[in-house]
Amino acid sequence: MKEQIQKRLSDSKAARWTALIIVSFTMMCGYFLTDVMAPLENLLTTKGKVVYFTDNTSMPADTLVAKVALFAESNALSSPDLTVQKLEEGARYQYIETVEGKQETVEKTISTVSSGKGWSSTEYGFFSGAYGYINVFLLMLFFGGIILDKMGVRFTGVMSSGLMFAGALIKWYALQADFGDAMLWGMNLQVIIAALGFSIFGMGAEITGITVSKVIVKWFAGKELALAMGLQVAMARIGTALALAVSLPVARMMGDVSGSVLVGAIALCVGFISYLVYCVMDRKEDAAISAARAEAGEAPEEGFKLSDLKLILCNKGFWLITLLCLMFYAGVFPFLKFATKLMIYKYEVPESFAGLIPALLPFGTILLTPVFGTLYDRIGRGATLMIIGSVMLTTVHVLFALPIMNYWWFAVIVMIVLGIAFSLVPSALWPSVPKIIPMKQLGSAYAIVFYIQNIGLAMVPTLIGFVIDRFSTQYNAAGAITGYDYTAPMVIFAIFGLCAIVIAGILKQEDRRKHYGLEESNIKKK
Ligand SMILES: N[C@@H](Cc1c[nH]cn1)C(=O)NCC(=O)O
Repeated sequence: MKEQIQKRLSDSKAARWTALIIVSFTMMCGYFLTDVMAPLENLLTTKGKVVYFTDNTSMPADTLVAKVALFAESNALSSPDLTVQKLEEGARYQYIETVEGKQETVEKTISTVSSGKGWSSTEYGFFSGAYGYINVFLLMLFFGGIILDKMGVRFTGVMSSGLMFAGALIKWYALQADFGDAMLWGMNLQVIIAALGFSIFGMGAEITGITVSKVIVKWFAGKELALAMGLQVAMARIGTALALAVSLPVARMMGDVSGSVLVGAIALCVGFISYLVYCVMDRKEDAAISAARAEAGEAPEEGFKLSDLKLILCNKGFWLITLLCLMFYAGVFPFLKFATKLMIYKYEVPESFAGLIPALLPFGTILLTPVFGTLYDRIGRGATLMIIGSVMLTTVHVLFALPIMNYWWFAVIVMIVLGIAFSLVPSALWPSVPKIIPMKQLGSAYAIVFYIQNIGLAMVPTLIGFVIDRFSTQYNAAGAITGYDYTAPMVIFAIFGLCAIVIAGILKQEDRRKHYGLEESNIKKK
């Protein structure tokens, strides 16, 4: 065989790993913004200002004012430090609190004060699901896949990372502006505009996601494909983990939830620039591919045709992977949007720390996803890994649903198990798609998988927000919210897990019949 003189850039280890890091960074910034609002659910759904104390407890300012007034009245206090309602850093307040059945006078010092937005849980759910609305209802993800296969990764990536940035700016504008009591479609105008921004961002994020998957297959096919995909997912998870861990501290520091979104928008601007840098590498890689083809006398690769869609849509293995993706991710990403408040009300974790427990989930996956990716590269067993991950997901949601073990350390253990499941399934699922669908249809194939997945990402938060408002919220006689019972929403999440187990089982059977190679290793022996 004639030796190829013109080497591809992707043949250089350094070059292909550099390309991976650059595109993964853009994606990481996208993941940061995707989940930046999750730890702020309690703040968003509280009316008026929220006061955070130096002992890491917090309460709505109105409640504090009422408690302090009552205390001052019953003790005939006049000390301004303790009674004047100046809500600012360093102010000290005394009031009566019931501690273990006994009434005690407590003294608290304010650490920070942030503005709540007074959204209902339904509004918060609607807003969280907005990520998928344009993708699903305007079929934009579907068209995004076709644009990707027709126009290539450079055009599509620049367009989509630009859309992420634009969407983030709209979301930030909506959150920092005051719309008063203006309403639209029965919801606060602020919620609608923030949701519009989040939808545009979501369209950009998903198209960037399929573009980055195609970039990785382009540079790593026949090499360390699952490891590369695992590392990309790991970097993305750093974005999610950072969002869950730092969002509330940033919002507290800046006095408003919009501060965290602004930080995300700035990161996305840097992510956009980094994708432009990747485009330079991609151009060189394409030039080397064309030169190598010309040298070997091969015709240029045939472009994508619309008729190729039929081949994808008629493939049973493809549909099983797609449905598994829908069910598994419906049990994870939407859950993350509500997990912080679950920690506050079911496990009684102070709000200041509550975001840290869900943040354990992506943190664990940062290490584990590449580990399981390497495992899949070397020993295979992709379908089995997906079954195990789905069983773990279901077990976790059942444990969260049960009214037992309401201790913070138990929530931590369960969250770590969820982290393992959240590493197992993605590290096997995404590299399995190229085993079923050829490269030239891959952009469209990933787009269809993401499209169906987005139906879950759009509808499930909306459904859960409604269920929380309707079935989980507990009120006192005066109509004020006293707590939440998370049984119903967690049972819904567990049902998604059950469906994932069944689908993963059928996929394994289908693989045995059709020999997709899901149980085989990815690295080709030379
Ligand atoms: N299509 C994305 C969805 C998503 C959610 N948040 C950010 N992106 C996806 O599934 N990516 C793969 C993954 O495992 O994160």
